[in-house]
Amino acid sequence: MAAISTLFLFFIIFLVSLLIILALIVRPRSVKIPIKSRHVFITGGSSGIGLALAHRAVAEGARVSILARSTEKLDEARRSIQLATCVGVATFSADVRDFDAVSKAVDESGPIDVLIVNQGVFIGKELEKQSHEEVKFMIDVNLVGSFNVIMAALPAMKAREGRGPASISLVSSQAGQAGIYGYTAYSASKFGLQGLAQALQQEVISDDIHVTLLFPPDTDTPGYEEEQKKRPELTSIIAASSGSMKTKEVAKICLDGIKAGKFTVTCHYIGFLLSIASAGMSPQGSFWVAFIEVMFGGLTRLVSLVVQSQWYKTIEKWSTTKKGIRS
Ligand SMILES: NC(=O)C1=CN([C@@H]2O[C@H](COP(=O)(O)OP(=O)(O)OC[C@H]3O[C@@H](n4cnc5c(N)ncnc54)[C@H](OP(=O)(O)O)[C@@H]3O)[C@@H](O)[C@H]2O)C=CC1
Ligand SMILES: CCCCCCCCCCCCCCCC(=O)[C@@H](N)CO
Repeated sequence: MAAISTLFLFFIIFLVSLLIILALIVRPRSVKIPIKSRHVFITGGSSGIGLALAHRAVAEGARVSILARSTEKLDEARRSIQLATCVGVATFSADVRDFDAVSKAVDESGPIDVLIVNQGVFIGKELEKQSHEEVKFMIDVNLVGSFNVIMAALPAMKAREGRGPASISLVSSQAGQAGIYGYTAYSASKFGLQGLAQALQQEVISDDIHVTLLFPPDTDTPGYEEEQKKRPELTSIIAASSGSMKTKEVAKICLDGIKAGKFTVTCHYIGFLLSIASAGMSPQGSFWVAFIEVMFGGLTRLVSLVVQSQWYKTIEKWSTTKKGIRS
């Protein structure tokens, strides 16, 4: 009995020491990013998650600018925000693939406090059915386009003085944490954002700029509605492991995560598990989450192996049925 209590005591001492050590070492330290009365610039802000983020940011008292290609969709977005909040937003029509056009828009909009790089395109297809143009399109808009936006905004963000902590956030996807059937190019473009964000955070931390990566699951946006009509059934089956969410809900979680200065933002418990399983060299500002990563890293790896085995079973079943149909 005495041995068991001693063992238990040692275990408690171990847990408390681990928590204290983590509280001392986690970097970069979390800071609160204010939104009220600050300039929030959202790319892809005319539809879906970006538009919902714009609605929320305006409702919380921010000065909001949105950028996208279609002027019609931008006008429609401006009208809907005006109607809901009685506040206007500035709109900029530019393609993120065109650095000069993005630069012009960013300069016109004025110094940015919170940059949300959200634009994204997705064409789910097996690679052998995908054209080179489609692959290049996704990499160019999702990854190179994100570089263009950040490179256009960074000089003025760094030069801002006495304006408080700033934020650069990037909308990735759960398909940017795990490679998913049908998403070779899309996953590659989103995995790229992880490297960009980790390296960038080290470069801008001295300027009090905080990088956030957002990882939504399937979300019921106009873009997703279109995608669903065409993507391979296996993609939908595998993506269903994580369910789907409402755009407004996702936008709320994302904006709250940005305001809390988190590096990684997930949208529900499966997303959280996925972030623990794929933590790697990701910065971590919360000692509580770091504690979970250390204590449960192995266990979540086991869960991820079980999930993978389900996915491969489904793929096997599909390919045998298909072969059966062909012969
Ligand atoms: N919906 C989902 O299931 C999920 C989405 N995501 C990610 O969230 C982000 C938003 O997606 P979602 O809201 O669904 O997308 P939507 O298709 O609904 O909206 C995309 C937005 O991006 C803009 N956009 C697209 N291409 C460009 C471009 N070349 N230059 C400038 N703006 C552009 C669009 O406007 P326009 O066409 O006029 O340029 C639009 O405003 C994307 O990065 C996506 O990958 C992540 C996980 C799940
Ligand atoms: C510990 C392990 C837990 C494992 C659970 C893993 C579940 C992963 C599911 C991935 C779903 C991908 C959704 C892509 C959404 C998206 O970006 C498209 N709709 C395009 O917009």
